[in-house]
Amino acid sequence: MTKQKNVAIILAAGQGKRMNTKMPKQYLLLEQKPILYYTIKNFQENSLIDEIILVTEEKYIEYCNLELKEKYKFNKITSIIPGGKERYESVYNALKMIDDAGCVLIHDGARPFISTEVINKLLVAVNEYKACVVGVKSKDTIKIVNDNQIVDNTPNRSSVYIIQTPQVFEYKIIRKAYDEYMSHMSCFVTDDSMVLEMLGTHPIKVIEGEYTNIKITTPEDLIIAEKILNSLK
Ligand SMILES: Nc1ccn([C@@H]2O[C@H](COP(=O)(O)OP(=O)(O)OP(=O)(O)O)[C@@H](O)[C@H]2O)c(=O)n1
Ligand SMILES: C[C@](O)(CO)[C@H](O)COP(=O)(O)O
Repeated sequence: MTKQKNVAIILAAGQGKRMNTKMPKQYLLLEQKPILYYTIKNFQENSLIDEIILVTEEKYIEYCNLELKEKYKFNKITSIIPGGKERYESVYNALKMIDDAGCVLIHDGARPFISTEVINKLLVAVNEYKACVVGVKSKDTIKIVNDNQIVDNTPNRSSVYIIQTPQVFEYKIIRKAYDEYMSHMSCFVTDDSMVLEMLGTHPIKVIEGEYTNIKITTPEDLIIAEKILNSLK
């Protein structure tokens, strides 16, 4: 039986509004290279990843083709496609590009420091659990507040994880979940495992990740990113 493909979907179609820069944050330079370069490199250089689908805004497709795929010979990028208004739409656009795959890894382009070790850990785990997300234990106390910012409750910190990406699924499972979700969109989802949670058909395993796998979102994250990049040398 032929090995089924592991396909990485890298999401880079956001506008980066919270970064408050003209250029969407994923294209900002870290040591003279776009943030997205570091993200893609981690998947390009991983022998367990067969294909990369890059999702970006229509107006950046040519840039991504020339300044990323061609310039850095990221030959695992098989498609560079337009995203949607919301993250989940971008994910769905990519899922629809896939005719057959073993598993799919859905990753934020704004998380450039995902490590080979964590990617590989997820790929092992998804064989058993079919649906895995990477996360780290919360170092802070989390409080759920009401509309008036009054504390409603404080979850037991020992059961609170800060969830990141990649989120890794058996392709057929997440595709079915998204087909279902996109047909009625009962609530807004901020990550992919929520789509599967709504279907309630598969438990989702949390795999211990790394605190360095930050999502570059606001200006101070750029300062942290410089430090992390330096520490990886
Ligand atoms: N419609 C969207 C929205 C987000 N993303 C991507 O999903 C990742 C996580 O999203 P987020 O950090 O929220 O990025 P933005 O939506 O760009 O940020 P903001 O909310 O500040 O505009 C990013 O790599 C972003 O490019 C996407 O592909 N399509
Ligand atoms: C998917 C995610 O990175 C998990 O923490 C996060 O929910 C993305 O949120 P964003 O608002 O789209 O950045």
